[in-house]
Amino acid sequence: MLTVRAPATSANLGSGFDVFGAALERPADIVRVERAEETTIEMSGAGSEFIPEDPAKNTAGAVAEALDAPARIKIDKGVRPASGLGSSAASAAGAALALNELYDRGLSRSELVPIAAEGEALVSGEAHQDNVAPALLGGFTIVADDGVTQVDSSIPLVVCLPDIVVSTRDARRVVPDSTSVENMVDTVGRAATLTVGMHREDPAMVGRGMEDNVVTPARAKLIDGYDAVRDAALDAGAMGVTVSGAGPGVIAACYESDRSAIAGAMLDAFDDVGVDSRAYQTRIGDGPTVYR
Ligand SMILES: Nc1ncnc2c1ncn2[C@@H]1O[C@H](COP(=O)(O)OP(=O)(O)O)[C@@H](O)[C@H]1O
Ligand SMILES: N[C@@H](CCOP(=O)(O)O)C(=O)O
Repeated sequence: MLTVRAPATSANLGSGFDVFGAALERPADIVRVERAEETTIEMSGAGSEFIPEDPAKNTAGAVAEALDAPARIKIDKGVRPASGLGSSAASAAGAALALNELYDRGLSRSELVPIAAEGEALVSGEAHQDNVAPALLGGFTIVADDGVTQVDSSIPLVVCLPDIVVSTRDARRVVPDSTSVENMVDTVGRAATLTVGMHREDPAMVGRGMEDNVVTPARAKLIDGYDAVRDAALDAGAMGVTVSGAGPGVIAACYESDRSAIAGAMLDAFDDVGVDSRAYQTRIGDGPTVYR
C-alpha cells in the first residue's frame, strides 16, 4: 500500500484566527491507500473509536470523493480527534497526497489544499484551510482569500493536550461576531510581529505575536485550568502561550533548552485542577512524507 505520514498542525497561533497555521514535527497520522472499486476506510490508533469509518462522514472519504479516487484507506491516528491539533486535517491532507500519487493526478501540494479542505467542511461546517495548508505544505502558513503563503520555520514548541474534548464546530460558535477598532489594531500588530518572528526563527517574537484579545479569551473558557496552565508555562520560560486551534490543546513557543521544563509545568498545572493531559515536546516541522 502507498503510505503517507501527515503531520498534526496548530492553527490560529493566537493572533491569526483562521489565517495562521503551523505543521508540527510530531504527532502525525499514517494514511495507507490502495486502489479499489469503491472507498472503504479502516481506523486505528488514538481516539479512532470516535471516528466514523463511513466514507461519507470521514474527512479522508470526503477527499477520495473530491478527487474521484476510490480506494481502500487505512488510517492509524497519531493525532487524537477534537484536540485542536488538526486531527481531521491530518487525515484529509494525508489522503489527498496519497490518492493524488496513487491515481497519478499530478496536482501540486498547493492545489491539493482546497481538496483537503472539503474534509474540514464535512466536520466543522466550514472549509477553513488553516490546518490543511500547513499539513500539506509544512512550516508556517498564512491563508488569505487570494492564496496561501508558506515559510519554513523550526520554532521549538510544547503542546499540552488535556483529556477534554472540544469539537471545532462547538468552539466556532463562541467566536465573537465583532470587535473594537482598538482590538483590531492590537491584533494586526501581534500578527505582523509573529510573521516576522517566524521568518527570523525568533521564539521571543513569535511568542509576543501569540497574544490575542478577541477569540482566545472566549475559547479559553472551554478548557478547564487554561489560565493556570498558561501561567505555569510562562513561568517555566515559554515565550508565548495560546489555545491550539479550537482547543483543548494549549501551545507554547519557546527556546529548545526550556522545552522539557515547560512541558512538566503544563502537565502539573492540568493535574492540579484534576485534568489528565499529555505533552508533546515538538517544533514546527515539514509537510507530509510519501513512502512507497
Ligand atoms: N479521519 C478523521 N480524523 C479525525 N477526525 C475525523 C476524521 N473523520 C471525521 N472526523 C471527525 O472530525 C471531528 C474532529 O475534528 P475536529 O473537531 O476538527 O478536531 P481537530 O481539532 O482534532 O481537528 C470528530 O467528530 C471526528 O469524528
Ligand atoms: N481556525 C480554526 C482551526 C481549528 O483547528 P482544529 O485543530 O481545532 O480543528 C478554528 O479556530 O476554528
